[in-house]
Amino acid sequence: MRLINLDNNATTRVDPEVVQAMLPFFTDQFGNPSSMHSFGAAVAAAVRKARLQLQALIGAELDQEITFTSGGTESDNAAILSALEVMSNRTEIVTSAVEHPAVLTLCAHLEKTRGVKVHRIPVDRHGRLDLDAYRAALTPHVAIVSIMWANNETGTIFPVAKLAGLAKEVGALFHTDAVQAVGKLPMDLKSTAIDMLSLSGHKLHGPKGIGALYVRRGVRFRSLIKGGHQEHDRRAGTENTPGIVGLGMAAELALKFMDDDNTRVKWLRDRLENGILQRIPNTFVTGDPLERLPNTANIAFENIEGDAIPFLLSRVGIACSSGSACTSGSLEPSHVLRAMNAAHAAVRFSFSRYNSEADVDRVLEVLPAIVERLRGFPSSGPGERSAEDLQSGLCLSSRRTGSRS
Ligand SMILES: Cc1ncc(COP(=O)(O)O)c(C=O)c1O
Ligand code: FES
Repeated sequence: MRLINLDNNATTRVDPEVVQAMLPFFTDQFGNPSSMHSFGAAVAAAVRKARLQLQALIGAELDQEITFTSGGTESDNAAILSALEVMSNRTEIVTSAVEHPAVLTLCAHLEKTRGVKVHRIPVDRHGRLDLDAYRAALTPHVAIVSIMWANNETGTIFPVAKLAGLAKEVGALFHTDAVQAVGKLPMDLKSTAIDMLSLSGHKLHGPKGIGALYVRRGVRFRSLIKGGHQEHDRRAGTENTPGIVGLGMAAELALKFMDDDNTRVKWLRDRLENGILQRIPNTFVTGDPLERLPNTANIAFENIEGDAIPFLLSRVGIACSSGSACTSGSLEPSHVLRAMNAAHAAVRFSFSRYNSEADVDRVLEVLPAIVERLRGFPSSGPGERSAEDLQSGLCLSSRRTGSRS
């Protein structure tokens, strides 16, 4: 069975060029970049090159503004915790109701353990931020604003440059979780007021377990991980050199292919969306119709539990998801859909440069029958499932009146 990955917001395939770039750093080039000898120096040069590759991708002013971390989650934690430390006379955080758990769980923890006041700005039914509520939350008590660049479930893009400018007016630091946006959207951080930005390798065809935190020149920063002097004293611990080199190469490729990728990927995404809306009644696209990642389609199917469709599609080799990977599988409703007051569960299809027209056509071939079946109508043709599959799907769909609506 041919496998079709339409779950690229969960993770992406590592580009073969990335793998090739990494391999020598497991074999010959195993030196420690902090060592004085030539072994270490060559590896240190490779780490520097990766920093420059990332600098180019996000439009940072200096390569030293980039610190390598273990991924998006660590970068988010490091940014927020540093801000609370350097702005110790301020005790409030502004964030959105639809952030990744890397931000929301930390905020809830800080609220409980340190008495930090957290403002979670609501969104409308398209997932757009309530700008009035945002402005109202901004006071001189706010240490940091942490608002994502693009949402992982709906693909809705927040106007982060504008939001950062407003945060500056009250002297707050501005951090953005750009894990889903980096490599998909053009960026020029030096022309914005964004102070810190998180990114992650595995969302842009790089390896897992590597990411970076951008910290604008002049912004005070306290390292989350204490120890040695690596990463300009911003992240202790011997560097993950193969991962760093891989992330650098992934960044270079993302920049090189961004325009082409996005044109083609968006065309595929739109073809799938339009195909589903035309073929299957009572479906609609969630997320902002205009300000949306070019690779993400989040589609609500009325009267079907979100988990049922990904479950049945996976049986025919198609991977997609019913929300973020962190919530699906736990049978927890998606906090993003709840924040949007969505009346229905939704299925996320997320593309990458490895997808083709044939992938879209295959989904359009099998999905109508699956949906008909789950809605309890007679079905025929492709998508015929076993009694066991049918039972599971119907069982999942019977939970449709649950807390997602
Ligand atoms: C928006 C967002 N932030 C943070 C993360 C976490 O990144 P990582 O898996 O590198 O820790 C993810 C990944 O799912 C994400 O989508
Ligand atoms: S809802 Fe759990 S098996 Fe159906």
